[in-house]
Amino acid sequence: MKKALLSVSDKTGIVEFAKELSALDYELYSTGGTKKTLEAHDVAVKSVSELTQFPEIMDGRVKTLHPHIHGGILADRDVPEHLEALNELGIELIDLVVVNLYPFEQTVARPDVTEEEAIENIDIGGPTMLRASAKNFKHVLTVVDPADYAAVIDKIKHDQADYQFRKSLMLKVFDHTNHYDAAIVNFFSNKVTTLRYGENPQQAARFVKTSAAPNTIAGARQLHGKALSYNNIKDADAALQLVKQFSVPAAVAVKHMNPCGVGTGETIAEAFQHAYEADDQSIFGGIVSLNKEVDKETAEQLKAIFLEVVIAPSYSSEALELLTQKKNIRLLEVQMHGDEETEEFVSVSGGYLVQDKDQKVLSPDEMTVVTKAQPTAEQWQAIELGWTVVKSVKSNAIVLANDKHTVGIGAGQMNRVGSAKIAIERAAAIDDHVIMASDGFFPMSDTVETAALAGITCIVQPGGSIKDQESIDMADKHGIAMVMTGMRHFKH
Ligand SMILES: NC(=O)c1ncn([C@@H]2O[C@H](COP(=O)(O)O)[C@@H](O)[C@H]2O)c1NC=O
Repeated sequence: MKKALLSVSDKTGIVEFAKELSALDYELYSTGGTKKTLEAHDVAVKSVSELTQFPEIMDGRVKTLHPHIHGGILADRDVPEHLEALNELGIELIDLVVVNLYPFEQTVARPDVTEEEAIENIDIGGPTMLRASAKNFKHVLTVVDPADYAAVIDKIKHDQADYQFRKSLMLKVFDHTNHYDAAIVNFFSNKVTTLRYGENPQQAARFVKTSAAPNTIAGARQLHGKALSYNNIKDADAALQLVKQFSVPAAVAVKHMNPCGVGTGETIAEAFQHAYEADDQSIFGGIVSLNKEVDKETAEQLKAIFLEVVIAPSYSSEALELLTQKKNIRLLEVQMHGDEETEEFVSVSGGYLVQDKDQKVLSPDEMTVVTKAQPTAEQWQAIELGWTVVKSVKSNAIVLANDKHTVGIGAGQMNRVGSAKIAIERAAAIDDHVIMASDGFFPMSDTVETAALAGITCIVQPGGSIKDQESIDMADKHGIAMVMTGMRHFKH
């Protein structure tokens, strides 16, 4: 009589499957829980202890780890010495192995999981049987997936459990144990964090970390607040990347992956005040990054508004005391210096794209004035600020800025003049201190004209359009100073 060993954590479909196997004249053996389930449904089944002559010990840590099980699975039926060895030792052949594993992944997906629970859910006996029977797939059928029960019965019934079918079951096993082991590595190395959900609640999500560097979001130290959400992580990274570009004290507020206010100052408190004034409406519920230690004064300002996340290299003890009074704010400590990853990835169907990060920072002496009017000294400072920010805004990007902060930001429009109109509309006031920065060239002169009508007197843009001259003429007509950088900063 053929023997089948059934040891499953997921008991779905096991009773029906076992009944079919019995009907096909298989003698069934099971571990404790599986045996109980089968007996509760009147399936005749024996304990694996009858094969091992050994009880299950240590809360199930050892139940099938025994030569009487593994000899019976691993014997190569084509090698007479193998069969002789079994015969001498009284080991019987096992022809079919049905195993699915302790639910490690489901266990560690629980936010309150303890390390002990995770450890107890590392299955040892199950993968050992799976690997043994899959290795001997020419002689032993291995079923790891309850979804295959019906097909296995069908194949056995019709005598069609041939080499190809057995091999397909074998591949499924090694794929499964491979995935299972990877989940263990990921959990214990903290490389993968399961998130509550993705961009929206209906999307499952996880954070796969490739670095633990303290100058990255993955390596950030969370000092306070709830776990970061998927959107928090993305926005926090956008805010971090931009604030790192400044050497002077700077503050960046981000909403939905775009900066909504960026400010610089003599102190970090002044920088934040400027970022806040840049757009005191959009910052609500935003993510704020600061490139210097948060002091008490800054903390008081931060505390006064609702923010999801604050990112800074450090916090004074008074600042921490103030900010931790807010239950819903998340505080991250991230270093602003150190090596940067030089490449970035984005997935597309069927693959992913890799590119160098857009890290080149241009200084004013690398830019060319192409108009009769020249930028003032103050406008040059505004150009530096605006040009730094525009790199971090989704294309088509238009940034209005003075030497202290952004004034209006137009992001992600499908035509450039549309972004310019939004930036202008968001600006509280436009005076001679305000410059316009554009991440791409002007395909025609309409954006320059829109800028002129809004009172803008200085523009910085890459140049490179075949119609550059029309834009320059339009700038000259309105007395606008135009600077070309020769470098564009699209961000899709
Ligand atoms: N330790 C062992 O010898 C062992 N043998 C089988 N298992 C696992 O025990 C589970 C089934 O247990 P039960 O039939 O008691 O519900 C299966 O997920 C199986 O993979 C074991 N458990 C863990 O390693």
